Formats: sequence, C-alpha cells, structure tokens
Amino acid sequence: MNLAITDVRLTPILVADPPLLNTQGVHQPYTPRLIVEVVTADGVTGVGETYGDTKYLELARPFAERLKGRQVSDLNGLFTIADQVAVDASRVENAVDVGGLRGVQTADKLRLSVVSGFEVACLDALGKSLGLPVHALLGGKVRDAVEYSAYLFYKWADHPEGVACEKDDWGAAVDPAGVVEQARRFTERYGFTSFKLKGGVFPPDEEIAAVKALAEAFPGHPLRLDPNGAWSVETSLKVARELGDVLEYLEDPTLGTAGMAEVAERTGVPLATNMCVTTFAEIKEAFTQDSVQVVLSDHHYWGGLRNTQQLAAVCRTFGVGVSMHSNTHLGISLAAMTHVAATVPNLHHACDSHYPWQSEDVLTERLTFEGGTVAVSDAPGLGVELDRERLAVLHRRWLDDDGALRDRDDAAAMRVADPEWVTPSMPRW
Ligand SMILES: O=C([O-])C(=O)C[C@H](O)[C@@H](O)C(=O)[O-]
Ligand SMILES: [Mg+2]
Repeated sequence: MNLAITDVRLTPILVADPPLLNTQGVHQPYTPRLIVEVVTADGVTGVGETYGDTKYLELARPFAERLKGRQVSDLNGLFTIADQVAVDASRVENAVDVGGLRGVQTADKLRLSVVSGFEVACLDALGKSLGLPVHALLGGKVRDAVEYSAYLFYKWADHPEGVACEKDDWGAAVDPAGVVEQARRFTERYGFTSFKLKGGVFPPDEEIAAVKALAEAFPGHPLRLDPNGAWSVETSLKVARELGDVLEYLEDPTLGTAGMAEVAERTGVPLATNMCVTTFAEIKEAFTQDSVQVVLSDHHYWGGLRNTQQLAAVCRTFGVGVSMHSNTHLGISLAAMTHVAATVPNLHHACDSHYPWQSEDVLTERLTFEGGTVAVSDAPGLGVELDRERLAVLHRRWLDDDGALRDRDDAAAMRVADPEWVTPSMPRW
C-alpha cells in the first residue's frame, strides 16, 4: 500500500443559501465553500470540506503545495505544515464578533480552519485505503447514530427582488407563528426533537415570545436560543428569567468571557458558546471563570476531528458539556461531524447542523436524517462519494462570480434590501 500524496485538488464553490437572518444581516444567495481532494499513489482519493472565503483559499493553496509527497497517515504533520504557512496580518482580528459570528480570528485559527479540510480528506483517503471507517481511525464509535437539532432561523420567503438565487420552499418566518410552523416542518421532514432558534434578529421580547410559542407547541422538547452575543448582561438575565423553565441552554447571550461569566453567575440557565471559546487558548480563562457550561465545537475552526476529540477530553476534565456548532456546510462536513461525534462519549446534547437549509450538495447521494439522527457510516473512509458533475457546476458558479459573493458578508447582503444597514454595534439590546 502506498499512502504517499501525489496530487491535491482545491475546488472553491458557491452553494445556494436561503435568506436566513442573523444579528449581522442576512445570508447571501450563494455562499463559498472549499472542497479538498487528496490523491494517493495508489489512486485513492479522500475528500474534505471547509470555509471557502478568500482568506482561507490564500492559506489552502500554499498548504496544498507542501502536502505533496507526504503520507495521508501523517496527520500530526499537518500542524507542522500549518506553522509554515504565513498569515497576512491584515486578516487577524481580535474582536469576538468578526468572521461570521464564530469568535476571534487569530492567525492560528485561520490556519486550523484550513488544516481541518485537509485532515478530513487525509482521514477519508486513509480509511478507504485500509478499508476502515473514519470513526475507527479515531478510536471507534460509541454510538450508532448522532442526534442533531432543528436549526430554526427567522427568514424571508425570498431573497430581495432582482437578486439571482435558487428559490427555497420554506416560506417566511418572522414571528412566533412562522417559527413554530418552520419547526413543524423540520420535525415532519427530519424527525428532529430538539430546536435551536437563531436570535439576535428582533428585539428580545419578540424572540422570547417565539421560544414560548415553541415550548407550547412542543412541550418538554429541548429548546435553545442563540442571539450571537447581541444582548447586554442585563438583557441576557431578563431573557434567562423569562425562559429559564423551557431552555436547555442559552447560547452566547452576550459577548466575551467576562460578560458570559457574569450572566452565568446570576442565572441557573446553562450557557453554551461557539463565540467566546473557539480556540484552546481561550479555555483556561473561560473555564476558571465558569463562563460557559457547554462548548460547541466546530471541527472546521478547532483544527479537525482529532482536535475536536481533544477539546471534548478537556471539557470532560473540567465538567463542561460539549456539543457541536454548525455553519453553512455540505454533506462531506456532515459526514465528518457525524464520525467524530460518534466517538465522543461525553456528547449529551443534539448537535447543530445547517444541512437541511442546503438544497445543493457535491455528493452522489445526500445524507439523511431519520428521527433527527444521522446513522454512523461503517463504510471505508467517510462513506460518501463526490459527484464530479455537481462539483463542476458549483465551481463554475464560483468562477463566474465577479467576486461579490466569494467572501461571505451578511451585512452587505442585507444592504441590498436596506441600503442604510450597517453591522449593529454590540450589545444591540
Ligand atoms: O451558532 C452560531 O453562532 C452560528 O451558527 C453562526 C452562524 O454564522 C449562523 O448564525 C449563520 O449562519 O447565520
Ligand atoms: Mg452560536
């Protein structure tokens, strides 16, 4: 068996995204992703997926060059390569609300967001070469299916008039009735039993009303609300008081470790985050201050599946829960999330996934949710197959774009509907 990497292919694509609202604006009609392929000397191809914005592409290209000739089994070596890839200082930002609502943007985190795409591709190729599923390469699954939650969004029925887009069939959801209707469709289509509402869009009282309506429509089901840090400490506490009885957790009610610690100290509602603990460097301060009770890992920016396992081990050590965050992603990443989630013993909350919102994919067969879960594949590698024709179509869309959509910008997308819109300063309420 020859596991040497002889070729690496990077294919940036643009995939359709519905008009989902968040505190910064609205999703663009098409969003960038990067598909990574590594090919071994034996002709085995492994696939990975990560963020596709320019700041990631400019790191992925030199990374790919350095990968050739190495072994797909050399997973630790990926971090050595990452250290050799220079990050332009202009890309680094220390604010916690930059970079698509997922915390600080350090040079290391940018590199790790690229490592993850290559790590998954290497694991896929290694698994296919050895005839083993990725979860076996990670130490073995402890469950046969991974539970996901319905990721509810306030949304418009359509993207603004005149904007080129793919139509979706979800309709609008801009009030409690619309949110409950969306949740019903999620349960009918996918069998989800827990629900997360992306908040920070409307004044807190309206979002409280939406969560109360969900609690009434789905009594006893786990509910979460995530305003991406849009509230002050006092507003967070008010929401916690109003919704304390029905929430499984409140996600990033306010920005930053200190604010989260203050909220956590003054409420019994558990706090989750994918914004104030997004790197290993942030763990010590957050955990010693008891800022968060659940860390939502995202293998893309934590540096891959094995780093996610390490994060889970640290969380277990400190008695902090762990689950998974999601951003717009396709089936390769859902497969990767499912493999790693299957290996984490202390995963006690349903994971997030945007996948139901993505009508387009690059796989020959879409992954499916049954009873709100994705079955853990025992096929070699990730257990997915790339559809080259679809990949070519979505890459063509990227090539044809004049650059306007190649870097996700929810505030810019909002300005198409509301020319006065600027990214709100935080706390918004
Ligand atoms: O849980 C979260 O914070 C997210 O998923 C952040 C994402 O950017 C989400 O808000 C989105 O895509 O609008
Ligand atoms: Mg979040």
